[in-house]
Amino acid sequence: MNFFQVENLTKKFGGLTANSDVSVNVEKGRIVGIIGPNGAGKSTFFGTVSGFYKPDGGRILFEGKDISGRPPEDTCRLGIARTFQIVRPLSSLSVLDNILVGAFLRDKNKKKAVARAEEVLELSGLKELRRQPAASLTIADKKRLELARALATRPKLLLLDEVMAGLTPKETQDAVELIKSINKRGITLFVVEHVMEVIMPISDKVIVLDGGRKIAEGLPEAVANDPEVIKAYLGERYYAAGS
Ligand SMILES: Nc1ncnc2c1ncn2[C@@H]1O[C@H](COP(=O)(O)OP(=O)(O)OP(=O)(O)O)[C@@H](O)[C@H]1O
Repeated sequence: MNFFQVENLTKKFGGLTANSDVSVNVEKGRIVGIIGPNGAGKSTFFGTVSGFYKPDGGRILFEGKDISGRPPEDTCRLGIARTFQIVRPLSSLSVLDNILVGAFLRDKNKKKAVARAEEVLELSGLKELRRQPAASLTIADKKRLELARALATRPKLLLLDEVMAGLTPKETQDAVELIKSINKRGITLFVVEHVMEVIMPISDKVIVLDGGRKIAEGLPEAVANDPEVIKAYLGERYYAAGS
């Protein structure tokens, strides 16, 4: 049984086809990067596979179940969580309470939800900030909180939408370490990112979208040197670590 499989996914917004016939297969425990120029359809892909948008064609299979068109609360319960490119913490709530919101989605039992929130506070490095209102956090910590909230739902598959955009090099490095430690706990990750030097070294596989279509898929180094990918990035060339 495939862990996560997307077959010929198509999503349209009126006359615009944001995802066209996209097929992807993800093995359990991997980190898969999704890259592509602005407007390539990366966020739409996340939105559709997590149930925020209904697909216009194709199928989404998670652990053997067809979850196409299921709403986000269903996909979340099944074990798929996502972050948003634009972070939306509940500003007046504390860091801990924001994480608890995620934990309660998974577990209505207060004791269990609090225990999960504590675990996530520790893992995400937000322990010291637990009582701070979310509104007072830096961008980097807001992104960390967004990730923590998704983690609190105990996902099997976590979709990260540009969690490193706008961070300093040090903050980016911290975020990379956090992603790696989440993956080490057995969580499969799908990571959309513009910062290619960051995504290439941590991904087991990279998928490239352009104009809504998948134009390449493979090992980071092969993808970075693929002529069609280079063309999509208007001649910019990115190299995987070690090349
Ligand atoms: N809710 C929506 N309604 C209408 N059009 C949309 C909607 N969301 C995205 N689009 C359009 O679909 C296309 C793909 O957008 P999407 O945000 O998925 O791309 P992206 O690869 O995530 O881009 P970026 O890197 O800039 O975030 C774009 O042309 C965008 O304008």
